[in-house]
Amino acid sequence: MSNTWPTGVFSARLIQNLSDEGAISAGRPYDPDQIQPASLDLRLGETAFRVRSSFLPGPGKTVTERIETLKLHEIDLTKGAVLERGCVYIVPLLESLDLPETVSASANPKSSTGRLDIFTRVISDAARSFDIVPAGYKGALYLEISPRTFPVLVRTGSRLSQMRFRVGDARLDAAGHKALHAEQTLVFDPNMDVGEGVSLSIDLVGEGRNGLIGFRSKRHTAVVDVDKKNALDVLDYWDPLVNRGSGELILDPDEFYILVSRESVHVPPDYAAEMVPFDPLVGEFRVHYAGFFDPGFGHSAAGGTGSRAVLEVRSREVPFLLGHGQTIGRLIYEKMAERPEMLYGSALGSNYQAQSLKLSKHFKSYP
Ligand SMILES: O=c1ccn([C@H]2C[C@H](O)[C@@H](COP(=O)(O)OP(=O)(O)OP(=O)(O)O)O2)c(=O)[nH]1
Repeated sequence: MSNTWPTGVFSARLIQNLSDEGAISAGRPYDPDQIQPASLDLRLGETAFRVRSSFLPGPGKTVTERIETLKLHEIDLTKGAVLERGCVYIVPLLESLDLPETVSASANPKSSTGRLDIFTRVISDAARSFDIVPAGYKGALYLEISPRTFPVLVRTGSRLSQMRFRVGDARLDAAGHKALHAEQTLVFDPNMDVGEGVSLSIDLVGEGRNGLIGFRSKRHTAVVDVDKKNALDVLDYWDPLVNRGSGELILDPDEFYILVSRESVHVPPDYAAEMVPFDPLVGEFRVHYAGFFDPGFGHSAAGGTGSRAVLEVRSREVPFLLGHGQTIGRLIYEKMAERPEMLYGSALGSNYQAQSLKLSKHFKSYP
């Protein structure tokens, strides 16, 4: 390939270049808003395989070989099909890769997918880990999907996950985060810690929202069509949670919660960010399914002033007490290979710029 690819996270323009050079193939044209400021949405192919269990192919094995031994049945997605809660499905994606030797990729659920509690991970052939595609990878991509809370209606072309491309490792270290914060203000709270990333804490007071602090999913709901925006009544799927004075919330391990950060955050245009657990040793809860934060999220010039991070929260194993202001995650910033022409918010179809507590785009506004 002719190009020398620059170090850092690829912008929409570089992703388009990769595609033009044949490093990404799709078999059909991209949707108009499929290439985002720093990621590419991945689309479901024509078949879903219901499998007995999740798996990693491991060295020398293809995903197709594993599907053959684990599949229970095949589902045609061309006219749409419902994926049931608690089941595991593998879907070959429309996009496949022939990456240059220096370019690697990583995947994450889209925020809209995480907010529906749909567990998704990208698998590549011979993969030893989920969601990581090594530099120079050539082959197909598959998505493991397991809806945890709501049954979901999906079809060929539905976009549940997204991929970033990069050369090298351009993540900031503690000194880099401090310097960037001093220059561009990454988190709008003087008391928050900026070091190995930007710490985020939880808002359990609900100031300015009449005490609304979050939502807990209902059980045994109707189906969610992942391709329909502003379609569903919030109260058919969620119980609103209101602060009654304590500023505390006990997470039930069987329930799924949407909560919001106390701080507003900012991703400057030359950076992308990823949310990681605050401390892997605090194992009682997880706060991120979706972890990508786009360049320009929370950026004033892109209409993002005051954007909070929405948190998808589940307790593991035991009930767990969360308190207002408890640190729950960290944003790690990574340098872009170049500044994207379009930022989150000004880009086509951005749904969550300047968000406060916000359910996925499938729900009508509340209250
Ligand atoms: O756990 C997360 C992950 C992301 N975000 C924010 C930051 C990110 O920039 C924005 C959009 O995320 P993403 O691009 O993953 O969502 P989407 O479903 O593709 O939304 P859109 O259609 O607006 O691109 O949501 C959160 O608040 N919480």
